[in-house]
Amino acid sequence: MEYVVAAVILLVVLVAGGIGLVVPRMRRRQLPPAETGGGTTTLEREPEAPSLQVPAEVDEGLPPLIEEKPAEPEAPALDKPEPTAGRLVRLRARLSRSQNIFGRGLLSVLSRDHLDEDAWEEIEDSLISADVGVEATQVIVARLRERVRVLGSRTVSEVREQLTEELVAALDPELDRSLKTTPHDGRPAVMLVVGVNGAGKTTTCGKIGRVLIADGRTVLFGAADTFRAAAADQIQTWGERVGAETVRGPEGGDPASVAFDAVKRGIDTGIDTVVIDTAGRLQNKVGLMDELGKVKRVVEKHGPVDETLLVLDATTGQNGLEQARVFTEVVDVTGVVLTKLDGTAKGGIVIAVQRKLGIPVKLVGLGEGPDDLAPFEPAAFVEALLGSDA
Ligand SMILES: Nc1nc2c(ncn2[C@@H]2O[C@H](COP(=O)(O)OP(=O)(O)OP(=O)(O)O)[C@@H](O)[C@H]2O)c(=O)[nH]1
Repeated sequence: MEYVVAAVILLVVLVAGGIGLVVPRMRRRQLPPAETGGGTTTLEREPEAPSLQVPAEVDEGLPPLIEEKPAEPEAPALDKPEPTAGRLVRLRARLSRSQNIFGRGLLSVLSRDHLDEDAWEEIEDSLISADVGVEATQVIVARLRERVRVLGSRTVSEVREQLTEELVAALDPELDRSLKTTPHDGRPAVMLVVGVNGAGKTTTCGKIGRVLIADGRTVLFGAADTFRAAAADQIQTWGERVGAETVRGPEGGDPASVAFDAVKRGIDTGIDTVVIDTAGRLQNKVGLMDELGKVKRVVEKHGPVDETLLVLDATTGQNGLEQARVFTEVVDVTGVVLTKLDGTAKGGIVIAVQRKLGIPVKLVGLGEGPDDLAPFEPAAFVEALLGSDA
């Protein structure tokens, strides 16, 4: 009996002890997790892994936990310059608008029944006022008079046709007007662009770059106009639009060194043509003209310059010719770009320029737009000069 009592007591004790051990554990499990901060320094604490699983209902409106990689900025679309072939014909309206008075004046004289001395004088005056130049006008009119006399030309269209032929002949259509832009073995072709202030050099460099790129060449600009920071920005903007790099130097820096670096870069990167813009300068500033000579000499350490283009503003008329002459002495100009022909009724200046300088007009500027530059074609030009109804 005693054994039974002892066994019951033992059992009760064991059961009570078991309950005492189990209940606190269960309670502890229901408690919120203990603060982990106490006792652990911030440095020692394991960083909490960010919860990537956000319940659907809270997800809305919250920024994503993992930020999406920003898309690579898209390269700006490059301009597609107009093809160069036939540009003069397309831009003809620009030219004939400003030449109308000239064409109409000639038409009214040519339509007279009889071309007397007064009529010939009027024809001469028309040509001179269109800036053809006195000397060239006299030659053209003398030849035309002779043809009219010998051939007995009667109708306006006959005389007009003969005048057209004489004007074209005065423009020396056989001259080589191609731009020398073909690269040499391992070296780009180099083009130097010179002229007085505001003639349109920087704009012309940009337009030429576009022409070359349209024709499938690679181009690099040298911003050797270090006087005017805006000029370097200007040419760089032209380049960015068509995908041409620009090499520039510090403002007021040595233009010869910028030009040298530009050609060097062109060689290193295998460019076809390097176009170098220079600062505008007046032909009577000896120091500046010497500087231009130096630019050319320094560039030629890499090899000869292929093309030296003189940019002339057609609206300056005969006055521009003296400026032009000095440039030809300093840098051996190989071609003329006559700009702003859209803004003058004196397109005859092309004839005067070629006669006076003995250098072919290779390009004409017919507006401020990026593609308003055309290869010069004597016949198309004379047609535009005389107007369709002359
Ligand atoms: N209408 C017309 N404007 C032109 C033509 N070519 C250039 N221009 C304008 O002439 C102005 C002068 O052009 P720029 O290219 O800055 O002249 P620049 O010779 O480089 O000037 P500098 O560096 O100061 O000597 C600009 O407003 C051009 O848009 C053209 O063929 N027709």
